[in-house]
Amino acid sequence: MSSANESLETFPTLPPFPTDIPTAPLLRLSLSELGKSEAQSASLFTASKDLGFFYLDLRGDQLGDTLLEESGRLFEVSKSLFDEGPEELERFDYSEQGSYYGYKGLGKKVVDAKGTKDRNEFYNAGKDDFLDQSPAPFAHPATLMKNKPLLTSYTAHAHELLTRILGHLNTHLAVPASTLPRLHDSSLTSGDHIRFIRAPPQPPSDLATALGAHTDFGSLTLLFNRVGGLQVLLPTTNTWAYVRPLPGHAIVNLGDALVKLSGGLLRSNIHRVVAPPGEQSTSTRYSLVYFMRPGDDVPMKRLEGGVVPPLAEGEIDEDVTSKEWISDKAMAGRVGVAMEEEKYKKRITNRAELGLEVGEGSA
Ligand SMILES: O=C(O)CCC(=O)C(=O)O
Ligand SMILES: [Fe+2]
Repeated sequence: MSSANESLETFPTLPPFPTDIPTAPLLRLSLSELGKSEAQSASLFTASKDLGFFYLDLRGDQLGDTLLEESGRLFEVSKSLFDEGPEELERFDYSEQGSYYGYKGLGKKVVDAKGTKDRNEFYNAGKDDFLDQSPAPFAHPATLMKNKPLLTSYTAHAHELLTRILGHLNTHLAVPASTLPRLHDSSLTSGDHIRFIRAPPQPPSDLATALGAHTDFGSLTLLFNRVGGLQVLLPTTNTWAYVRPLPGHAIVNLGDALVKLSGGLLRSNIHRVVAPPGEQSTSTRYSLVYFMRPGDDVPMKRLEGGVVPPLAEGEIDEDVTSKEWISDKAMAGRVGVAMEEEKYKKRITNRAELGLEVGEGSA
């Protein structure tokens, strides 16, 4: 690779991501090409079945460029948000009300079945609060209220981008037109949210997993990384590999809801966050996530038609809505919530539920 290309692939203000560590072979797709090329669309489907993770180059597409610009501003908002400090932010911890929205302080989740505490803090800002359509909105910290127009706009744009991806998946699953986009219509109340994450540098003598091994529970996740630390468990070798952050790109991954709706055809891969590698280990790691989930009342039943494998004779789908299904998984793993082995497994993946092979998840 030429040095000119290399400079396009690093973040100028950050220490470089090492070149000598194993990285995950995510396909690189391009948003502008996706609209024009059937081959790109077919690659999206392949990546969604094989690894459940891909890069999406957002440059050169109007929506993509807007998301890059807005995500850049949200990294600054994230700094100000966490600079408000844990004492202030804890006022917005809604876990005692059984909600995953709001603030989760450092060490308030466990990363394994032994109960080891996490090494990050995060804030979940619900889509419906920021699109002004929540029946009962939560209070949010001053930084988020000050930047509400940006959060509103980003929520709408992230949702629009992920809806485009759902459109491609819908086509390749060959289910009736717009099935997936309709189940995720932005006007439906849902568990969608922006997540701001901050992980402080870890002492070299005491490195631990920042965010434990898990699969995402919803449908699609849009992720902006700058500092490394995200790892995926490669299904081919069952080994962990870093996802190298790339400027101009988002990382997209599929969650358990799409596995469930597609009868196991699509893949939600296990991933985790560890301390940033190499020279990045002294950096504070910020990461920006958008989780898309089906509307709250959507029944979590396998789609019918196209290439979705039909239920076996006599097999019936449980009667559960998206809201019930997701909140069950999302609250498992909070410190103070009993961490039964069964619940832990459920948090890791729903592959077992579907009778599929389950990868190692508790490392
Ligand atoms: O911070 C990251 O890179 C990944 C975060 C993540 O996997 C999550 O919040 O579910
Ligand atoms: Fe995740």
